[in-house]
Amino acid sequence: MTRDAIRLRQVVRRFGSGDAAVTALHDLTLSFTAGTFTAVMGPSGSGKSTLLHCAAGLDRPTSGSVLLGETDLTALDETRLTLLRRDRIGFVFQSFNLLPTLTAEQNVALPLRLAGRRPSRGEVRAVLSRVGLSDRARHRPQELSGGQQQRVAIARAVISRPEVLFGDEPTGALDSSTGREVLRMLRTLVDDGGQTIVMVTHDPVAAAHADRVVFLADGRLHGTLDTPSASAVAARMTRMEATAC
Ligand SMILES: Nc1ncnc2c1ncn2[C@@H]1O[C@H](COP(=O)(O)OP(=O)(O)OP(=O)(O)O)[C@@H](O)[C@H]1O
Repeated sequence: MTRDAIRLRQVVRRFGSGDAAVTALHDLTLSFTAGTFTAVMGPSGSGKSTLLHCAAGLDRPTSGSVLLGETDLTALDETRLTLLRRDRIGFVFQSFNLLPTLTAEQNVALPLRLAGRRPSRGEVRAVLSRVGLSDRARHRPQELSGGQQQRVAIARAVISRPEVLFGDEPTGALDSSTGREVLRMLRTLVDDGGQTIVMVTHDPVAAAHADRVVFLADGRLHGTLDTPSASAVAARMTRMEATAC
């Protein structure tokens, strides 16, 4: 039986007011099944980052609701939303955002320490091992390649066992072969660990690692593609961009 990890219901996100108002998301209703990998694609300005930020509790919709499991994020005050993000959501960005003075294992342990827990070395090493970095635990970010830094950032995002891991172009700063390594690792987190992943990407090859692609255009859902191939995603994007011109 499938279960939804995240549900967006009639989400509207408007920025600004009057003549300068922009509606980034129009009445968007969409859900993400637990234990699956979804890529979000669409032309520039179509609302991908806004969708991700609203779904992850980093931004609030103007109207509509966002449910993480049974919790309505839009009903939470700032304190509860901060705690929910800390305990139930993981986020990785294009820039790895690691603390340069901390080693890989200290960076990975940080979210648990901030939550008042003292993680055991074994716990931290186990997560580093899941991302293939057991032998880099004592290295600082500057001593690691871009792909290794992103894997540390992913280990840091999943150490608290979040219900959903969000990625905003997590391979956007990596060369294609390093990016593919990171994508294969994300795939393994889904296949072996049951992780739910939602990732924004511009890259059809990256999207082909997902179970499903969700296409956005002008802040509206513009179809989905299951078990996508890179060529099918690229063809769909070309059609969407041609329509937008
Ligand atoms: N803080 C903001 N203030 C005003 N307008 C905003 C703000 N954030 C986003 N927008 C607008 O909302 C729309 C959607 O932006 P968003 O960043 O979600 O698109 P995107 O699909 O992620 O774009 P890209 O692929 O270029 O990163 C755009 O028209 C953008 O200019």
